[in-house]
Amino acid sequence: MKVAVLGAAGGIGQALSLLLKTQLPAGSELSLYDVAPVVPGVAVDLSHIPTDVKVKGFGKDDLNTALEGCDIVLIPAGVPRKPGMDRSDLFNINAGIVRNLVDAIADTCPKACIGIITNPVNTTVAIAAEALKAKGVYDKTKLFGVTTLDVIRAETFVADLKGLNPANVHVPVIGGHSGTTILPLLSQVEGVEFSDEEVASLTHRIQNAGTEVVEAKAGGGSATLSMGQAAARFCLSLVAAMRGENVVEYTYVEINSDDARFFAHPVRLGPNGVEEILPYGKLSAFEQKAKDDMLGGLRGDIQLGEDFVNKA
Ligand SMILES: NC(=O)c1ccc[n+]([C@@H]2O[C@H](COP(=O)([O-])OP(=O)(O)OC[C@H]3O[C@@H](n4cnc5c(N)ncnc54)[C@H](O)[C@@H]3O)[C@@H](O)[C@H]2O)c1
Ligand SMILES: O=C(O)C[C@H](O)C(=O)O
Repeated sequence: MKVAVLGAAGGIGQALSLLLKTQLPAGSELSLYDVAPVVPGVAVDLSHIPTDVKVKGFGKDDLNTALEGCDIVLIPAGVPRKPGMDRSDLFNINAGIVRNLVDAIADTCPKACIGIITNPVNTTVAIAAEALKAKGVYDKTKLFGVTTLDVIRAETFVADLKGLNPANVHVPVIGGHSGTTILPLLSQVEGVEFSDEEVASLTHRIQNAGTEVVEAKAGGGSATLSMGQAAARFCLSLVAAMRGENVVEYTYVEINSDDARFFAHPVRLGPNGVEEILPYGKLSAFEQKAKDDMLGGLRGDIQLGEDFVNKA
């Protein structure tokens, strides 16, 4: 199994690479790419950890070499938010970064599964899809927006509120990855009852958890450590599925429904990526209204990404 992390010298990239170095199956290879000159050093540093995972670092001009033979490519390359910014404010810089990296994936490892972390995810996944399509290699079963951070946050916040072990709490989170497009389905959390006030305040906290971190870091970036954990969980689930295990994760994928072209659903992963997109089940009246209210915004975010590639 060969996994590439593009943007590996950044806050997420380094945390994620550490977790993959220590948790990928024996015999795996980890390919670390970044435009920052420190990236070979990050790879050397990780290579001293005694696991059977080979790590190599690749600088600015070696993207294609970094991508050769990759099964999975994770993309956290790009700029993070500062206080006062929305994720959509990152579009101007990050759209081009994602487009260029995905073009290289299309040329070098077109069959790889791609996990997009770079914000705004609602839009960058659409950019990736259209860029792959323009190269004639788009396969919707291999492109994922990584929304696992919303799930692990929701599980943590519910466990905190109800005094439970977070390891035993499972919270579905559907939709997109910004503001109200993040839709936790608290009505489906097994064995836990919430008052209407708890549903409203928990939903708001889960939707604004990224901003909570951005403000706490006071200009020093956004979530990196929890995102490293979330992306590692997603990648390891994909690896397990590729090796024949039955794994379901919530992730932002292209769907066939009226909601929006891309929508986070429970997805059964398999040897080739998406095995089956599962239904997200019955929504409460609160969740149905929240979904109806946010769909226009999510569709607009997706359109922006499609236009970035097709009207350039
Ligand atoms: N999906 C999510 O849930 C989620 C969560 C947190 C952050 N993010 C997003 O992830 C992105 C990265 O966040 P971060 O905190 O790691 O930022 P960071 O600034 O710490 O790291 C970004 C890295 O990307 C590198 N980079 C920039 N352009 C590149 C290119 N063309 N090719 C390769 N590498 C390039 C930089 O050199 C840097 O090392 C941001 O867009 C952020 O908003 C997403
Ligand atoms: O909030 C951000 O800008 C980063 C990320 O999307 C998050 O949810 O933490």
